[in-house]
Amino acid sequence: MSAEVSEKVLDDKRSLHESLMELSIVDNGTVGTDSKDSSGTSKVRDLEKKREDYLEWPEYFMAVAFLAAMRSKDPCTQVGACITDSNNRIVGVGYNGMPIGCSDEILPWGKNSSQPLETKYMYVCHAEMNAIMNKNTADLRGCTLYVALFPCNECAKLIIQAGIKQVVYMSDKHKNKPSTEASKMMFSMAGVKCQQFVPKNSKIVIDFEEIDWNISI
Ligand SMILES: Nc1ccn([C@H]2C[C@H](O)[C@@H](COP(=O)(O)O)O2)c(=O)n1
Ligand SMILES: [Zn+2]
Repeated sequence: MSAEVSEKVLDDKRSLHESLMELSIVDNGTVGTDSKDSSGTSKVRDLEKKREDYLEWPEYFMAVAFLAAMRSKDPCTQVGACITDSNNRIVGVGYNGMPIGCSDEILPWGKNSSQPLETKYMYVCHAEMNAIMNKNTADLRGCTLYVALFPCNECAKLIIQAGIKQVVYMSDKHKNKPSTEASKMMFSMAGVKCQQFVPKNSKIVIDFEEIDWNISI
């Protein structure tokens, strides 16, 4: 199987968040004295002391981006983005989807038609664009954008024009595409710092069934 074909199969079979970062939810022991770590080993938590295994800011923001991606209706690639300010406040979140008022039941989600108008590429708004458009603050100057996939050249222009100064991305899987090269060139000229995210947790899990809400404080 050629690299191109195997990549397509991978694209089709696994969603981006499944292949890059598993986001589910688990009882990590916050409410009990006995809990299990990721290897299943039982550990006892000291309820008199501050937790040490809380999510650090970058982990939290990237997890928010991946959670947002779960809203995407793109059957192949779900991407989320989260923008934060210098006070670690979330000021914008977005995921890839069709423009407001343009039915995602009618517009195409395929990517292989010989007719460009019958592919999603003509219509879909990228996660970064939506995060910028959804901003809940006056401007995004000096902000950081967390995103699953390295931004394309069109989003790079928006990121630069919005005044975002840092991009933290998970995957650079399209690094050989001209669009990625153009993004990198523009980011470098505009002084936007790009940093690949190295996860500290291989899993961030939320398991609603496992959470014991009957804690007495
Ligand atoms: N940085 C990115 C890269 C891609 N997207 C979106 C655009 C499409 O909906 C999908 C890519 O589709 P594929 O060619 O993998 O079938 O991901 C984005 O929002 N941000
Ligand atoms: Zn883009």
